[in-house]
Amino acid sequence: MKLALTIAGSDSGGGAGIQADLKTFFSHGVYGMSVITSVTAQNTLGVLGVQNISEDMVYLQMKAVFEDLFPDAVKIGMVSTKEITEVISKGLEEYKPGKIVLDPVMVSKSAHRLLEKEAIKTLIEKLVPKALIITPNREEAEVIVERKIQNVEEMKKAAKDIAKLGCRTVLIKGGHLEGNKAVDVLYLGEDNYVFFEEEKINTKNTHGTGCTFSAAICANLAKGMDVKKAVAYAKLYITRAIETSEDMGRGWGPVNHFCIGFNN
Ligand SMILES: Nc1ncnc2c1ncn2[C@@H]1O[C@H](COP(=O)(O)OP(=O)(O)OP(=O)(O)O)[C@@H](O)[C@H]1O
Ligand SMILES: Cc1ncc(COP(=O)(O)O)c(N)n1
Repeated sequence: MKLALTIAGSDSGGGAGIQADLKTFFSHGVYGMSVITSVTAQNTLGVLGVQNISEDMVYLQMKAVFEDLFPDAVKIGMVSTKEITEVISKGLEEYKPGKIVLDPVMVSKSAHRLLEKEAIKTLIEKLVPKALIITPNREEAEVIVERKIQNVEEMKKAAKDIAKLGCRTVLIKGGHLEGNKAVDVLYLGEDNYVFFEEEKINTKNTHGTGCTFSAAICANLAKGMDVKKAVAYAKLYITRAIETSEDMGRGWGPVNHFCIGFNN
């Protein structure tokens, strides 16, 4: 069995964060582990509160996992503060996992800030260069490149610029672009781009789509797929998970993790 680790925040409502990641790992037949950075009191309507875990405890969770259950791939989601970002970076430098998926979570779908403004620079300097793949949505990519991104051409340019920050590949998700298509742009280096295009599904059940997508990429990398294949299979998973979602709660509902069946 392959092992995957998520370093992320907890979502009490179960739709995003650690909970979405572990469900995704399970449905891919991969053994899931967690390092919790922050506990959010959250449901489909919004975030009621956030309590960060101490840096020492974040480090100890990493130590506990890496010294006994070394993961085949790691996913990083909500890191919350500059200090937590720094300690994660220190742990990664010490244990050197081979494959890191960085989902630079900044703001929740319900518009609650999940990454302090002061932590953005640290995330860019310390975590981006360690990532095999970074998976920003359009707004996150805009923050990283410090300019607006309005179409696929601009997504391509931004992906190339983000790669220059030191990560090897970049996936900019276009779920939030205007229009009836969801286009994601994967940049694999030099002039090598792959486009993933799907009709936008008309649903409010998109809480945790980014978490689920990056966790599926992580699970596929843990299984030994290359980045292109890992993203292609993860895209099938997230599309199906959105398509087959059931309405739950009164806000942004979760996606369905029973969509494909065990072992993908
Ligand atoms: N309504 C939709 N229909 C089809 N695909 C979608 C839809 N919304 C998002 N996606 C796809 O889901 C994946 C996650 O994209 P999204 O842009 O929602 O990420 P995100 O904003 O990081 O998510 P989150 O807000 O959960 O962190 C992408 O492949 C995107 O194209
Ligand atoms: C703990 C945690 N991590 C990530 C997200 C982003 O997900 P979304 O943008 O769908 O709200 C979240 N809401 N909560």
